[in-house]
Amino acid sequence: MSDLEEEEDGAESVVSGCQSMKSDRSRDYPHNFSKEPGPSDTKKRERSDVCEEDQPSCCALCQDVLKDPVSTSCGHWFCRQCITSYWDQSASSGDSCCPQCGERSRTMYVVKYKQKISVKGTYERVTEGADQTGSGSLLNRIFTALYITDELSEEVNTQHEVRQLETASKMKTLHDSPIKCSNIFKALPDQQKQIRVVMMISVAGVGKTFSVQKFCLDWAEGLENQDVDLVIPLSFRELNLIRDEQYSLLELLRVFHPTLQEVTAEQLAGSKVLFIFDGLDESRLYLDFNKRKVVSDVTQKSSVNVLLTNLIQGKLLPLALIWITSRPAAANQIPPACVDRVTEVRGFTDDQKEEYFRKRVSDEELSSRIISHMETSRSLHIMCLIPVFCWITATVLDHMLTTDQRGELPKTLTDMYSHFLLVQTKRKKQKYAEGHETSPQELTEADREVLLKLGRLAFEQLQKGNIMFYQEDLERCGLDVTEASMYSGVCSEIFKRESVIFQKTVYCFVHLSVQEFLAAVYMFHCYTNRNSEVLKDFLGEDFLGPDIKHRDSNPKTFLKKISKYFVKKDDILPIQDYPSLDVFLKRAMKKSLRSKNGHLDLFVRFLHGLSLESNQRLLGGLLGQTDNSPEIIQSAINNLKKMKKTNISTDRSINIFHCLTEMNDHSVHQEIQEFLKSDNKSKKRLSVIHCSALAYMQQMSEEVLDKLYLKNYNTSREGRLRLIPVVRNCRKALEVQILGSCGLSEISCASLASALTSNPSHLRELDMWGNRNLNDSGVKLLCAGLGSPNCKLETLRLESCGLSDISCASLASALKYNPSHLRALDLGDNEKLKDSGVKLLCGFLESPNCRLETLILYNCGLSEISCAPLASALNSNPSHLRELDLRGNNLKESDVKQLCDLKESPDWRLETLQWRCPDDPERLKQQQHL
Ligand SMILES: Nc1ncnc2c1ncn2[C@@H]1O[C@H](COP(=O)(O)OP(=O)(O)OP(=O)(O)O)[C@@H](O)[C@H]1O
Repeated sequence: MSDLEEEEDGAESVVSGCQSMKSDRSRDYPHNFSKEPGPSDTKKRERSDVCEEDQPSCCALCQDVLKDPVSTSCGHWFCRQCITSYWDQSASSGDSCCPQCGERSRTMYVVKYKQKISVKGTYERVTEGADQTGSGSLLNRIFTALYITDELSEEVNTQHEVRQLETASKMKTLHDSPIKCSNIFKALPDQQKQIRVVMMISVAGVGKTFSVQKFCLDWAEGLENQDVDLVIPLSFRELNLIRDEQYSLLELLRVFHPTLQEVTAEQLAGSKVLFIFDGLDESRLYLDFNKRKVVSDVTQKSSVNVLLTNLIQGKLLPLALIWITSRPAAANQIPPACVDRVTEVRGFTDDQKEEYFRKRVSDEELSSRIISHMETSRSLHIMCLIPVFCWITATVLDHMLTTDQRGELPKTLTDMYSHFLLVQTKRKKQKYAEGHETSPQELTEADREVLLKLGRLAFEQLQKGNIMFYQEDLERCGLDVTEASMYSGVCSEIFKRESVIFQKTVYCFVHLSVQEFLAAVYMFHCYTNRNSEVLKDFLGEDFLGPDIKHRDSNPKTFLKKISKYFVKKDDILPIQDYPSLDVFLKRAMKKSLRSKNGHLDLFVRFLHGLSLESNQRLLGGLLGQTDNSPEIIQSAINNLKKMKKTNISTDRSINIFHCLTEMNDHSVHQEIQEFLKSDNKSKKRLSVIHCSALAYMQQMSEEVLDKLYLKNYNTSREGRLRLIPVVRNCRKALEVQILGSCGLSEISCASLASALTSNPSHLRELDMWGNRNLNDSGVKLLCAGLGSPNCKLETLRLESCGLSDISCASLASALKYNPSHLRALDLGDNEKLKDSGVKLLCGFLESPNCRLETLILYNCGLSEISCAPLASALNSNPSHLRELDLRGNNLKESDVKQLCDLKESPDWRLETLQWRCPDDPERLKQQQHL
């Protein structure tokens, strides 16, 4: 354990005597040095005494002169090297006895030492995917550095994660502040406050758990963060299993980390401990931060969720560091006020992708072929941002390129996942020596059966939004545990530990995308096998489709017709009424677009990919037979191109374009490439799918836009809405973005808000004039962006947007948090705003950081009541308002005069006050100081 020799601070203070007392950190985190626990200052004195008086000159082990002396809690002295190797050798017995007197040592040094051995043992090797039976790989050999940023790139949202990848893949063009994982608790040079709670966020499979493991291993090997005395990793998966039992924190630690059996309450309180809670998204605990119950003693029993909230809030072990990892959707369970730093794991940059494959595949030529194939396919290259997808790609391509398989290498996601399934099946056959070496195309009947059961499990749980399942769930789908574990490459047993509380085994797919793929396979199979019960369940009333629902105007015959869907015993529809493949795909697409969080987006992408002959051939019989003639496929492609659906998130509509890619249709992509090269862009009429493709391609483009005038695009209203995601790629600062009169709805506002929150946000001017459907709810969504510290918006035009005082409340509270950038606010022609709205708005105007110079409130239904709050805002310290437009309101000259007469402070800066109707030639201009 050479690592222990390099220890400073904590261990050193235990082992090397007086000099450790000088360490800065030991001032912050007093140690407990001696045999009996007690207040740290007494102990320090005790140890100093030993230091000076009792330290012998020889090591009790080597009998030589003491080198780098270490004392055990019983007071015997050894060379650090000697005692370390002694304990290393006896580590298997689990005891750290003093070699001289046999007494069990209870110093923090021993606790730390044992914890390091245990952590190293746990994390040195990793089993990827679900190679549970193998010994796994050395983490240090395969670990590739990840790109981690010090802040979130987008607001933490609850939308589907795969969609966020595409924009994230442009990471190298952004000006983020990358951070090394080992530094996440270190404050930046200009930061004063101590970083105590860190939240690390990323989408599935990007490497949160791997990062935790590497952090722990580096600590255990003495390479990083040696100022931390104890690193205590705990996963929410494990914590879930505790359910309702009451534990004290000390007991809880002992349950999960038997090596901490001997740690005392005082030692814990006096040490620098880092708790790592991995996978908040998997938590089934209810973390209620409003609950008043305070637990400040590590021996006090309580429920796990109460212990956790107290730890996070710093009421329990206030010196402890806390690291929580989570997928984005679950991160908001922790109030932002409790978190000192939010980091985001973005995955691999292009260079890191390459490094990954080079590390993974030792044959240089092979790794080069894999890399160049990945680079030729746009969708694969993007997906390789996610490490787990690199793993899938490496597994598939390595296999295909080394087993002399003919045929094209997979280019689309559906292709890649189909091959992945075959490779895993083949591996299983080899492992369990089933029959002869078969070609991967040959799925046996038994394989098909198990894969379909897994598909059913995947689909049913996907619909419920579950990513983890128990044995009962498997059994409900007809799977027994042995079957599932034989497919361990696909469905892994992810948790099995022998302990009283760990009786329950938890299963999940190696990655959410694998679950989505298997779910699509199952659904496709149900479609081809006319399993109308499942289809009906999935598509609901869409199953019948508008063509069947409305075909008959006579209610009697219509009822008779639909009755057969519900009463047929074998649940097989008559051929003439069963939807053709193109119709089925269209209905599935619509269903996915209706889902609020996009949990079916990738599923429906796979469903489209599976309809191709090439993939059906590959999966040999798993999908079943259906009419996928070129005409039907063309019709499905046309449906995608024509698909219109207002009221869906503008980001989500890009998924329609991805489905085209999965169907190998590149026509839209090519057309947009030509459009981008053409000179007269406003002449070309763009269809909705063109707009989705354009939005996607602009988002991905290295070239950043200066402005986006939605009205300049020759397209429909829906087309314009689909272009909104481009806002995020307007990265050159200071230029104007105009979004006017495009029928923006609430949903588009969420997209705009995310552009305002992105870091860095370059949106400076936002003009939403004339979007009458925007309403207060739209402004409320927009305000999520306005309040963000990243938002640098200077001009906001919300004229004629149907707003009331509710919007003023949202604006005032958002802008209060981030008031310093906005210079002009146009709320004109919102008649429902009224005096109550102005009163609310003045709360923001009076905020000391408010820099607003122009405020437009014409035609807002105001009366003289508004004059008083406005006057108070104009007198506030310091007011920056130079221009106020109050035309078209119910104001008399005397009211305005009164407003100006209220001028009482030198902070009054108003230069222009307009209050008469626009057509009134006689305008009153009141110069300040007049
Ligand atoms: N830094 C890395 N180097 C090499 N491979 C990695 C790295 N990070 C992740 N991987 C690969 O990706 C897989 C998934 O990573 P990990 O389990 O850490 O993701 P995660 O973000 O915790 O996902 P989830 O949210 O699903 O728990 C790993 O099993 C490994 O194959």
